[in-house]
Amino acid sequence: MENIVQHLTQLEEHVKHLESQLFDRPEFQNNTRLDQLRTENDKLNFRANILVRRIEDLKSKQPTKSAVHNSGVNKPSKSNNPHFIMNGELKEDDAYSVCVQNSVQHLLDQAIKLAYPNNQNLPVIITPGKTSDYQCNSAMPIAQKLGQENAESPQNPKQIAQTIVQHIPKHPIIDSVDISGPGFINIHIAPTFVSKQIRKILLNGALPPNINSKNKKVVIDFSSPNIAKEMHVGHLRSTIIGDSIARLLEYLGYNVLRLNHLGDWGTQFGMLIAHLQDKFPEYLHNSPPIHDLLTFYKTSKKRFDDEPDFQKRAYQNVVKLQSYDPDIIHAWQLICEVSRRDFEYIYRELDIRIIDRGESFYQPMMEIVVDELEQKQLLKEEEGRKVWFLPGITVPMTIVKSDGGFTYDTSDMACIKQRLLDEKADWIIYVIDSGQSLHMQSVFAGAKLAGWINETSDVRIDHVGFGVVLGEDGKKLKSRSGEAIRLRDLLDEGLQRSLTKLKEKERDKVLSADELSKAQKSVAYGCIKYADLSKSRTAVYEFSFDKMLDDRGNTAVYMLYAYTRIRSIARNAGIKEETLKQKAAEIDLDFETDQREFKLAKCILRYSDVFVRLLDDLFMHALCEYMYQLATAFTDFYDKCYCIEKDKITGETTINYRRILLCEATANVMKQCFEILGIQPLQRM
Ligand SMILES: NC(=[NH2+])NCCC[C@H](N)C(=O)O
Repeated sequence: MENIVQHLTQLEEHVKHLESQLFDRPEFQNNTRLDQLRTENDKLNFRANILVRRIEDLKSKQPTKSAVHNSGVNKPSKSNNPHFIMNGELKEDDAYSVCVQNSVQHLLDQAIKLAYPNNQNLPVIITPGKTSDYQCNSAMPIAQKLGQENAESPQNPKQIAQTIVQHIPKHPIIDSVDISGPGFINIHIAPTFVSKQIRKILLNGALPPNINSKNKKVVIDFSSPNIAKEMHVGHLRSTIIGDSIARLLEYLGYNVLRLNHLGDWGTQFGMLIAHLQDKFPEYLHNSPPIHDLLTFYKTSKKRFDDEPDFQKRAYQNVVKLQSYDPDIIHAWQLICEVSRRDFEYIYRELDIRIIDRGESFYQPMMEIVVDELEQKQLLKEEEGRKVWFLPGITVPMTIVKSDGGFTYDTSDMACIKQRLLDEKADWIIYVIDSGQSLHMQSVFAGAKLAGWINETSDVRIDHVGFGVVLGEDGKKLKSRSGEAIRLRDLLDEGLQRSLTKLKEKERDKVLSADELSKAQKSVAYGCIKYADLSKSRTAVYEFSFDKMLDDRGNTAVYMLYAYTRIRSIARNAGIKEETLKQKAAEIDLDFETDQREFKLAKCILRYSDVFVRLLDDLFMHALCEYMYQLATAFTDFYDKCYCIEKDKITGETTINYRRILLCEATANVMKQCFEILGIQPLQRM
């Protein structure tokens, strides 16, 4: 059996080798059909992975403590996820917000446990209600379960619902409960509780919910472009998604280490330096400017493939680099500098904080890891290479190449070990395109097999995958001349289009030059980020400036205008900020009398639940969806409820402070959402 597997693997390797030779042929270059098929293949592979993991998931109903998963593929269930332990006692705490749905869930959980003390693990199902705020749908499955256990006494769901209701602990969050249909429990939230929470938002801003994030360290690997190569739109997605996740986790109180796993090591530098030695003799003192560097890279790659002598020299350079030869290291540093400066421009513009820690950082650790894996007898010799077969994964990792060099697999193994054992991370997140999911699965499986993650550790590891970026024509995003789009050009185009849009709306006539320039950046970069974050990240992403700059629908422009409009309500009525604060502390915020106000107030309070739910699968589009719902709920309220009324006869105006404050609370929550999305909202635009 083992022989057959080995033989098949060798054949697969051979096929891969032939394929790679085949795809290098000219007829396969720039072949859009091939690109499409590749994308399709990536998608199918991704789906297949989801299905395989789902099957595994169902098979192993027993939850293990360490949760290694592809985010969105194998969602951690809240019960066994250490990151979901809420402030269970529902104590009022002035430093935190309350998650309303989670609190209801907690109360119903208690009720069910009290009602059926002999039956643990009965389901607690809470959803937003149809005729109420929340609905508990547990009575039906409980009836079924109890009926199965005791066939002689069939159970009536309605009666079960009644029993549960009798056991719900008294709590200020719940106003009333009723039962409808076959046994739905309808839960109505108390207006006094809502008022209290809204007051808190007005006085302290949108506080985070209390989750057990204290002293928990998260390492997030995102952006991670390659030195001497262009940073492309895939890296832009990783940058935007990763930054937003990091912002969310920082807000929730985690200790977040943001790392840029730059591709700054390996064969490409051997080639590049060999080529510079021929064509750019001052390479020891100077690096070519970034644009030339990219051309040099392309030419050197070609020479590497075509000229055996050059190839040999390139390999020698790699060996020198990996053994820290001073000249080669110096040339390498110069090259890295130039690339880094180019990346920094993008980070500065997009307001991204990140620490560079590229593959080169792990070189000394790679050697130790290889020794360790050999000692543990995990590696196999194959045609001079040292490979590592992992359970359930057909393609092995190459840990040492036949020339003794290390690979992307080796550096990621050293890297995960460092993050687990040295950084002592509680949670590691990799924001990398879904095309690398097999690689990530191998790395995670490897870390387990090597014993760096054990069954008792509760470290969480996520591969946050995302789909490829396509242009509006459904093909790979390219510039007009057919080249890959440079990120700098993309940002510039965004700036220019956003200015045109603002001028179309004659904003240049009302805003000062400084305000206009701020609005231009906020709209341009806000749109690029929001368009990316508002779609499910695993889907293929179609990049369209026209769509993202639309001011209707779920776009950044719509959201930014909505925010500015809300903030201007109090300002236009001449109400000072101090007055707002004073009123927020003093006046009666009773929303009971007006259902339209009450509805908006409850929508505002949902933000904490949304933030916590994001932790589950790190799909940030749920936040954009919530923002859109909030903006819509606000418009509904504002259309019907006057905040400032003018007496038709006397002409006197009366300010309805309760409503004005509701506007402010909406804006406070929107501001926090913008903050997490990395978008700069404006007071005026
Ligand atoms: N630990 C990692 N492998 N991080 C992601 C690195 C991404 C890689 N530099 C690329 O451009 O594809």
